[in-house]
Order: sequence, then C-alpha cells, then structure tokens
Amino acid sequence: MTRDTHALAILGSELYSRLAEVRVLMVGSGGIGCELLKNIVLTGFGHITLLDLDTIDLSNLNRQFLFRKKDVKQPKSFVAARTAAPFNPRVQIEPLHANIKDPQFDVAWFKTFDIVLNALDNLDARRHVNKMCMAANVPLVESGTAGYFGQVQPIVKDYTECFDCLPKPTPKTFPVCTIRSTPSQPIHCIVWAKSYLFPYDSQLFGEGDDDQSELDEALKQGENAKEIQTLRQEAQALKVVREALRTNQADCRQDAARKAFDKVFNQDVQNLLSMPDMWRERTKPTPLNWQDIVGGQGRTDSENGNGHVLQHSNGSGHGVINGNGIKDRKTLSVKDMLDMFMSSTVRLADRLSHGEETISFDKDDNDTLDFVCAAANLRSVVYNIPNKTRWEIKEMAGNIIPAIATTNAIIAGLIVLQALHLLRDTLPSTSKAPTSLTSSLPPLLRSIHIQHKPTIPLQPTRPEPPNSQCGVCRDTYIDMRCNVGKVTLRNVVEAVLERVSGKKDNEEDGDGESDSNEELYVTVYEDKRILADPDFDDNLNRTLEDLGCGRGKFLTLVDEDGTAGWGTIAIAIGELPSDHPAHIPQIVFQEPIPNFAKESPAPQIQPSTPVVGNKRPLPDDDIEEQPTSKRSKITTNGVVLPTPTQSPSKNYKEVNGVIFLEDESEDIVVLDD
Ligand SMILES: Nc1ncnc2c1ncn2[C@@H]1O[C@H](COP(=O)(O)OP(=O)(O)OP(=O)(O)O)[C@@H](O)[C@H]1O
Ligand SMILES: [Zn+2]
Repeated sequence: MTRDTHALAILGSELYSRLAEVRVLMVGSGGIGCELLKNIVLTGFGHITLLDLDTIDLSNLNRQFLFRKKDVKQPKSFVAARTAAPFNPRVQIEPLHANIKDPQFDVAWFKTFDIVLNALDNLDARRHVNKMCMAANVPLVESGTAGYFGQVQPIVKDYTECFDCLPKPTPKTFPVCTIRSTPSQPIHCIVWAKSYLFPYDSQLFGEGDDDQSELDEALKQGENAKEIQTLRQEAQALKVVREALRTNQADCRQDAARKAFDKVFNQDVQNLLSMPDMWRERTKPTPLNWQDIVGGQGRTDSENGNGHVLQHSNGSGHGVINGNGIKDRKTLSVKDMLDMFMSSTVRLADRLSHGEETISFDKDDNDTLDFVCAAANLRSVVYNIPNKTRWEIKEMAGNIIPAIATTNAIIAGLIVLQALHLLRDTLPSTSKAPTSLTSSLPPLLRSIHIQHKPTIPLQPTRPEPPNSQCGVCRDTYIDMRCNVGKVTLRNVVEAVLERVSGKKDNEEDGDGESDSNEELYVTVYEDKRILADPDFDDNLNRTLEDLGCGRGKFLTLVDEDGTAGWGTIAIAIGELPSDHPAHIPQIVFQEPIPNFAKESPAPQIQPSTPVVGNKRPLPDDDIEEQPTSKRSKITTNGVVLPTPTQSPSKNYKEVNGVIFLEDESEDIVVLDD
C-alpha cells in the first residue's frame, strides 16, 4: 500500500492526478488553518500558497498543532509550511507572512489561483477576500467557527450567494452616557476601561488628538446635553494627566499614575455627583479616596454590596496576584485593584517613554490587560457593580469565544470536501489547470452548518443564488492595469466608458495626456469616498496616485440614473509590467472584459435540500477586535459593520477636495440602556 492508496480510491485517478496541478491559496494559518493545511497536503493538493499575518502565541499551542513551544514568536505561515511539507513529499508550499489586504495581493495575483480557502477569524479580512475572489472570478470556500458552532460556505461568482449577500449581525453597542457616566453592569465598566479610558482617541495611551465627534454624535442622538457637557470637560482635564504620563522622568511616573487615579476615580465622580438630577432614579456613585485605600480603609465587600469576598493580597507589583494557576481567577480587593492600576499605568508609561507612540489594547498583552482589569473593577466599586476576575475580564474584553479543536477539525474536513466538489466539476478534460465554472453548480456542492441537534449535527443546504441587491457580487468587475502615477481619473473613466459603450467619444489616447474637459455623467467612488460625480469634477484631472488610488484598490463607477444600462462597474487597479512599452496605451484592460449587455439574472438554483423553517442561518462569526475609525461608535467588540447591500447614500462632507460619504453605520447607535 502506498501513501496515496486511500486518496486515489476515494477521489478516482483523474481528480487525484489533477490535484497535483491545482494552485490553492489558503488564507489564515490559525485554528482552522492548521487542520486545513494538514488535510490538503495529505489529500494531494500540489501547490499551496499559505498566507498569515501573525506570529505564534503561546496560547495557540493547545489547538494549532503544527506549532511547538520553540516556535513561539515565529511567523505562523513559515512554521506551518515547514511542519506540514514533509507530510507529502510532492507538495510545494509557499508561505507568506503578510496581511492579505496588502496592495501586492491584487486581482492579478488572485487570478493566479484555481481556488481560495479561507481560514480567517475576522469579518474585515473575510469581506476583503470575498471581494477579491468576486473580482478575480476565483471560487472561494469560506469558513468560520465559534465554540461548538461552525460553517462552511462555497462561493462562486454569479452562481451562489457571496459572503456579503446577507448582512451580518451588528455587534452590540452601548449609549455613550451609559459607558461614560452611568454604568450599571460589569460590561459597561470593561468597555469604558478598554474603549474609552485606555485608548479612545485621546485618552491615556492613545494618539492624543481631540476628537469629540463621538460626543457630538451622542448629542445629536438625543443624549442628555448637560451630561455631555460634563463629559467634554472631563475629557479636557484628562489631557493634563495624559501629558503627565508621557514624562521622560521615570521617577515622576508614579506621581502621574496617582494623578490619573485621583482624576478618574475621584474628581470625575465628584463632578457627576454635582448633578443631582442624574441620581434621582439611580444609586449614587462613590468617589474613591486614595489615602483610605492605601491606609487599609478601602471600601469592603459589604459596602460594595456585591456578595463577593474582597480579599487583601500582598500585591505582586505586577498586577497579577502571585500564586499558582488560579491567580487570574481570584477576586481582587480594592487595594489589589489600586496596586494593579498603579503598576500597569507605570509600566505602560515606561513603554511610551521607550518609543511606543500609542499602545492599543490586546488581551494577550499583560500590561494592557492589567490596566483594563484594574480600571474596570475600580469603576465597578465606584458604581456599586459586582467585580470580575482578571480571567473574566480577559474573556469579556477580548470577546473570547473558546476555540474548540474538534469544531475546527470538522470544519476543515468540510472545507476540503466542498473544494473537491468545486474542482471535480471544473476540471477541463485536457488542460492542466481547472477552469472556472461555465454552466451550473456542482450537484453535490453544499453550505454546511454545525448545529446543536444531536440527530442532525450537520445541516447541509444547497447554496442560494446571489442576492440581486448585493453591492459586492452583483457589480461588474474590470481588471485594469495602468501606471497610477501618470494616468488621471478622467483617463480611466473615459477608457472604461468607451469599452462599455463600444464607441469612442473623444480622442482619448490613453497616454495620460488627455486634456478633455468634457462632462462625464457618472459617479466615481473609491471605497466610501466620492471622487467625482456629475456636479463635481475637480478630481478628474488628478492622477490615481494623487487621489490615493493605488494598486489593489477599486474604483467604482455608478450609473446613478440607471439609463446607461451597465449598473455598477468595479475597476480593480493593477500595475503594468515594468517592461510595458511607453508608446502603447497606458491603460490596459485584461480580457475577457465582461459582457455589458443588460445583465441577465443569475442562473436559478433550486434548493435541493430542505431549508429548515423559512430562514437560512446567518453565517456565524467569531467576533474579533477590529481597528475602529476615529468616528466609530463604541461597541463591545469594536466591530463596525457597514451594510453592503445598501447603495451609498449621498450625505457627504468634503475634505481636501475629496468627498467622504457619511457612513450611517459609524454613527453612535443607541441599542439599549
Ligand atoms: N488580514 C489578514 N491577513 C492574513 N492573515 C490573517 C488576517 N486576519 C487574520 N488572519 C489570520 O487568521 C488566523 C485565524 O486563526 P484563529 O481564529 O485560530 O486565530 P488566532 O489569532 O490564532 O487565535 P485566537 O484569536 O483564538 O488567539 C490567524 O492566524 C490570523 O493571523
Ligand atoms: Zn453578494
């Protein structure tokens, strides 16, 4: 029996031999990724590009079995490739330690693959890969797990729903005033410590600009004007403390930390108490007094009224109370919290003085976790809210859903199964590599969910056809290569319109020298920016580079009144080869150019398996920290979701000649109180 006896028997010799030629891109080499890489190497996939931006963390080792303790801090993709390559001597694995959103991974690059397999953990990267696969017309198998749940979704442009066809559940958000002045639950204090006090725009360890847009928004949303005014003053006063923390004199940092404590847990609370109206219906907060706590007269369990036993510890000076494995699970005394607050503040201030410009919260960074744990618990004491252990705070602040190795393994197996269905039906009889689908979906292709039903743990459903309103997969994609430093927006728009309408409107020669001032009746977007519309043509004669539209980005042309008949065109920007001759056109479209005849609806696909109830389950998502923009709302997990199926609205503001859409999803949303 040889190494490939089983694979050959299961796949058949034709599919098996072709797998050796298939070029697969795997994005993510974490929990699902390690399982998946092992599977595809053993199945016989021949050319694997494995991309991951991260390095190995100690906490990965329990389930990411391609890594060992000696590999900690090494790039995941390199180590995973090194470990898995010997599983099959015929495999070639190219590891890339990079972000999939980097500009070199443009549409041209995606087109070099026959299939893409996602093993990611965040919406932003998933949506990016989805869009690139739609633009490059490469089949994608999308996946995710969250605890015992998981799903696999095969995605084929024009045939199935894409990742963005269904809106994703919006993460929970809290009103600003609840977070900033009237918390009533531990999570409010944790969000405050993590999202406001620690980094939020300007506070203790963040960038320090004076962005008050969150408060402006809260005011617009009808939150209490007087409270907002107090919060503004509070933020101003915090700037002074912030400066003190940035001192270069190490011996002053203890003082600065104390100032921070007094300001946040005493003065600010006193200020709030001076507004009696606020406390008519609520329990008043109690300011914390440094001397009382240090002198052993800190508030005790009974005063805290939360039923927890607040013990005094000897204080480790490192925030984490010394002891054995249960150190993180211990309930902290007020003195412990104070010590942890002081020591973590000093440690973070040290880091600032050693060159870190800003520090952002990371659940695996002990300094930041200690700070958030101490600050959240001290605030809970002020507001008479039950405390949480460091362990609980790590879970809540890091939005950790425990990863279950078995779920990852099941999902990784199902990804391979769906990938094989896709590849089997797209194999041409002669050429080496598979082509894209031409007629219909493979009959066995399924989206699969793991569900909590012992009798039917796996729920397969036939992939749904695309949502006709989808702003991602219903666009028509054009792959354009140009020199972004030379070519103007007008050159591009004219060249595209010429191709679309099939006629030459003017003497545009594509050399970047067009001097036409003719009006163009289209709106051009780059992401959320409006670059031009029929009433705004200032940018048309600027180069793409000047407009920040480089390789890997998309220009979107919208036929606003719908009369031109081509809907929305997404132009993927790529680079001309370095040897591209100067005398031939500097804008090159990759063939085939899509057909611009009025779009025929996507082929109808009848669900062949019963759909339970009327609804298909929404894709699950591990919720994970995303960088939020300055204007973002506070959310429990920092994820802010635009709704992809909504066409862009025309509420905009202008900055430096470029118009930004006011994205409604970035408003502060009041969900509950
Ligand atoms: N934009 C991106 N480009 C490349 N790789 C990414 C990108 N976003 C996420 N990843 C990778 O996807 C993988 C997801 O794996 P997983 O969900 O197991 O996360 P993890 O970070 O290893 O674990 P945990 O979040 O539980 O600590 C991670 O290795 C992560 O680095
Ligand atoms: Zn879609």
